[in-house]
Amino acid sequence: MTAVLAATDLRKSFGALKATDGVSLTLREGEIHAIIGPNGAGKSTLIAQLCGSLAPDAGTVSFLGCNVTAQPVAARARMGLARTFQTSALAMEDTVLQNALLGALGASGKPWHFFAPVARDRGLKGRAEAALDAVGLADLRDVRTADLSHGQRRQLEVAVALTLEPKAFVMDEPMAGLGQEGSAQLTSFLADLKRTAPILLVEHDMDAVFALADRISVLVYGRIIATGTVDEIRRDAAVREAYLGDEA
Ligand SMILES: Nc1ncnc2c1ncn2[C@@H]1O[C@H](COP(=O)(O)OP(=O)(O)OP(=O)(O)O)[C@@H](O)[C@H]1O
Repeated sequence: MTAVLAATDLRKSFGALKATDGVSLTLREGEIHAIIGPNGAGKSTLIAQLCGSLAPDAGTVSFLGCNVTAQPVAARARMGLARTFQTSALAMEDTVLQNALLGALGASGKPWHFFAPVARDRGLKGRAEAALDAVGLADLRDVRTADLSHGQRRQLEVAVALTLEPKAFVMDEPMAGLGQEGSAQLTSFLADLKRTAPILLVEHDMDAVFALADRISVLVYGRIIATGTVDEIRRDAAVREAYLGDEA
């Protein structure tokens, strides 16, 4: 199966510390591939290299069959690599629809000062409304973003990403800060979303990971020590020792 997103032998050091130490992984069409590992294992450093905000010392990143190692974040985003949840980029005082429109505007490549006409641009508006519909926020389109729940804001972030017509999602701890109910809702939402585009998921919430992941890679000290299905990872002796312990 061809990989939508792939890292090959990525390496990144901070001084003597090898934060990424020869990482190779793939994200395939239709899957959720979770990256788990203890604090400081190098998950954020890896994501930053995949998305283009950090240059690797060695190795390559390819997306949709193109070598994008030298491409900046914006170029990868335009190709359809959607990174969500790292820091909220939502405009809190604007409505849900306005945020989705800003996303659609960014995707269109039109200059920002055309925003007023854009609000009347039926093509862009249609795109924004379709994205809100897809995440279940259509009824809340006129609500101020600050008044949404935590989980609804995460869904709105996905809607903004959807206006870019993403070919892959990279998500950094989407469950963080959500209560039990919010996590459960987002879990079922992500289980559907992977049909739109595959998801590389960095997540500490093991219930969510075990419920969602088609494959899991375990990162420890900058190296992937195992990749496999949920059952394979739960049974893996090295993983239990290095990370999961009693959680498996
Ligand atoms: N800019 C930097 N300069 C120096 N060291 C860094 C830098 N960024 C990360 N590190 C170090 O690299 C290692 C990997 O950090 P990283 O944040 O990628 O881990 P992580 O798995 O995402 O951790 P967490 O689960 O706590 O978010 C850590 O030891 C961290 O201190």
